[in-house]
Amino acid sequence: MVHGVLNDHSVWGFQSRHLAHHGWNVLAVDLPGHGRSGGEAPQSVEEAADFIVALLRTLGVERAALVGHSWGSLIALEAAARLGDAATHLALVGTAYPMKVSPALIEAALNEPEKALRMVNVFSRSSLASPSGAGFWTFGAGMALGRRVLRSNPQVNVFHRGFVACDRYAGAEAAVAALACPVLFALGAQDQMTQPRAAQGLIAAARAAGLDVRVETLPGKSSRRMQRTPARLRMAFGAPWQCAALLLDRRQLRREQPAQAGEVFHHGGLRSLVRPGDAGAVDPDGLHAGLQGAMGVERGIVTHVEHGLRRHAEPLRGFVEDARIGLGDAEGARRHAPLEVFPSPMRCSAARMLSRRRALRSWERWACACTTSARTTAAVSASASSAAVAGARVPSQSRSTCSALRMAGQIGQRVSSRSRVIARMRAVSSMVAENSATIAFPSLPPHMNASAADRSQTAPMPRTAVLLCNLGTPEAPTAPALRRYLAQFLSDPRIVEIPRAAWLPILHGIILRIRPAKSAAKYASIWMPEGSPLAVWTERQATLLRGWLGEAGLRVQVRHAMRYGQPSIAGQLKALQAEGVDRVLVLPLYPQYSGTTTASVSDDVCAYALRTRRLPELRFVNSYHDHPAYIDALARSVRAHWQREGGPAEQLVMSFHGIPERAVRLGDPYQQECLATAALLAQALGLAPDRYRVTFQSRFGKAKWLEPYTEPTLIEMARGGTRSVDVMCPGFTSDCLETLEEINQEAREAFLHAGGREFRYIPCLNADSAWITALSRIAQEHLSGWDTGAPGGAAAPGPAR
Ligand SMILES: C=CC1=C(C)c2cc3[nH]c(cc4nc(cc5[nH]c(cc1n2)c(C)c5CCC(=O)O)C(CCC(=O)O)=C4C)c(C)c3C=C
Ligand SMILES: [Fe+2]
Repeated sequence: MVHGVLNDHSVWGFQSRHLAHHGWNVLAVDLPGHGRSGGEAPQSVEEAADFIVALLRTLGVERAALVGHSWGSLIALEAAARLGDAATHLALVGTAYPMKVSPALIEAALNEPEKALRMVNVFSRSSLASPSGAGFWTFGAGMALGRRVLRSNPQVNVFHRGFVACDRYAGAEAAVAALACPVLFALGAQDQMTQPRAAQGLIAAARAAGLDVRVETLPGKSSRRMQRTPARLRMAFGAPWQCAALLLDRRQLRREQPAQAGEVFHHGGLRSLVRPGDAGAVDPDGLHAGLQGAMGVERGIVTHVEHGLRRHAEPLRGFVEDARIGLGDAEGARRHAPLEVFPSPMRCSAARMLSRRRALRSWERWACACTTSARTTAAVSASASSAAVAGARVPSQSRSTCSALRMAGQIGQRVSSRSRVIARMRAVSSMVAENSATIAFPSLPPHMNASAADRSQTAPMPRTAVLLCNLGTPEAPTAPALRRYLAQFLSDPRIVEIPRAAWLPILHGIILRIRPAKSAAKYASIWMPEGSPLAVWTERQATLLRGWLGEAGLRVQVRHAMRYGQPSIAGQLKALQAEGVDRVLVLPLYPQYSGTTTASVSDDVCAYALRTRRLPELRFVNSYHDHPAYIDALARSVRAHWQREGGPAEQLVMSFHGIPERAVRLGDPYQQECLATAALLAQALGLAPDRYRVTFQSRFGKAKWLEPYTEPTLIEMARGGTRSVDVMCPGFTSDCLETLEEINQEAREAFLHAGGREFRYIPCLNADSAWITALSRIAQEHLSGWDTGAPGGAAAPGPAR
């Protein structure tokens, strides 16, 4: 993430945290000569791009998505062009080309920086943005940040130098022509500094170059409307607040390779500790030593340690928890526990702790009463306030700020009028902003809650875990791997309900001799570079869910396990217990209950229980086939597909995995749940009954399975005159052999061969944001009452269903 003129890494505070919570390794740099990076400030966009490229190479980052704001957008563009295939995505926030800066502004930047700073902050963020979040004074924070960055380099006026670099840059056309990745333009409709129309040339050039271009212009016409959407408002005024969310919407985003380097290096004055090895080896004092700033890189997770806070906001040391910005997920946070900085509040007396808690509570209450976005802001303020209460070493110049904050904390309890609170808060935050631009950052990482701030130096391990369970998949697309996998799979009495004595000879004597080679060839046709799609997506879902729950304030471990193959359910349960987890929510990735799948997962958990002396508490999710969030995720994926394709096909086919009809006769609710899912989805999409079909696929063996069968139905539809179909598999939460090969290859061919014209496959939910949101809601509902560190000692209550 590359900042703009007179900014530093801190402008990416929200985004880097957000992205980290969603499985990304984040590197938000201070350009050389800016903020906490020493070295010579770049004289041109090209020079800065060289720095970015060199930095990534030194860190051993093989592939990166680049995000830049304003001047940083041009730098990111140049760097992406140089990186070629190594740049996976490019997001240009508040961009323009040419990025001409008015001579008056350039002149002011050189001779009257304070005046120029004011101009820039009015043009871009504007005092209009002030009510966007209670306690968040954009203008003041912007001014303070600018002053701080300007002061950070006594040799060079980085303000003037940055503007001149923007103004002179003439290489965007060539850079665009060299790009090989999708480009997102995130523009603010009301941004006066980099107006949306100034980006149109670049957008056209990117489109002409055949790139996958997406343009997001965030609205902001009336300030009243924008007050209701504060995050958008900030974006609309030029600050890069929203781009993380936009980035995440992109389907093709994938987790980056972890950094592998293992050395201490200096580059452009940026000192980085790179230790891929053991977390315990990272010496916090080493990180904190000496230079203006340091950056810890470990096991691929990049974090910046907020030295600026130590320098600028000594009394507000609660903020130092922002050191965890890049750590993201709970697992990362634990691994990086030695990097955490828990300053004075940890060591203060019991009396101080008490008043600190009281202050936190009052701020929380106040926050809830104000705006939806106030919670994080209040956490900041609460932290500042608590630091004021708890901190013994408050330098005199900041004492007024702290007491003002404390005062405001008390006001928060009494004030009934929201506007009065905001007015007070603005006064307070302006004071704080003068001392520390970091007021805009929540002090607590989202997966921490207020009370967690009182914990001891090292964060406690989560005691509660969610175990996402999926079917399993072979380790390789080879016959031996398939044989091992199928032997375990098809020996499960839940899958094949034939007496063992009759079945096992057939399985070992016939099926395992013939099927592995055939199946291996099919797997080979869908295998991803990272492995089997089912394994790739399931692991990713677990990572994302961990981040999502963390962002919701839950301290919960999340792992994934496979019913057949690796990582096994027993192995994961054992590992969780070894980590101190004593409560496990088992969440199968099958929305519709079936004895063949869901119950088989429970069997495996119970088999582990049978041979385990000290059991964790266990809960099982049986089914969520009608959960509104799951239906919503499906509906969104269909709508997005329709949007991509220019509208719906003649028919939507919803194909579920089949099971033997006999199982249903014996009481398996699977068929009924599949039909209920389909009906709810059709309703959500506004589809009349004659516009969709429900079918069942993947028949195994000769017995009668649930009908209608998918492929014969498609053939019949094509022969009956249906020209176009959208086909989806709502019961599969990850793409896998059964969807990618059986549906998107075999069924497609059958349909087209029978006379159909258009077969449009809709991918499974995989890592869709709405799906992870659904998983997070389902998990939270079932975690209710367990200690997850959430306020009140329970997971957030579930929404009405
Ligand atoms: C989505 C739910 C599933 C149900 C219900 C289900 C029942 C079921 N499956 C078989 C036999 C096979 N299934 C195979 C693959 C497979 N099955 C599911 C899901 C359900 N199965 C998935 C997600 C996958 C794909 C796994 C992957 O690695 O991508 C296979 C193996 C593939 C092959 O060799 O063809 C078999 C065999 C039965 C008998 C059954 C219910 C009785
Ligand atoms: Fe199956």
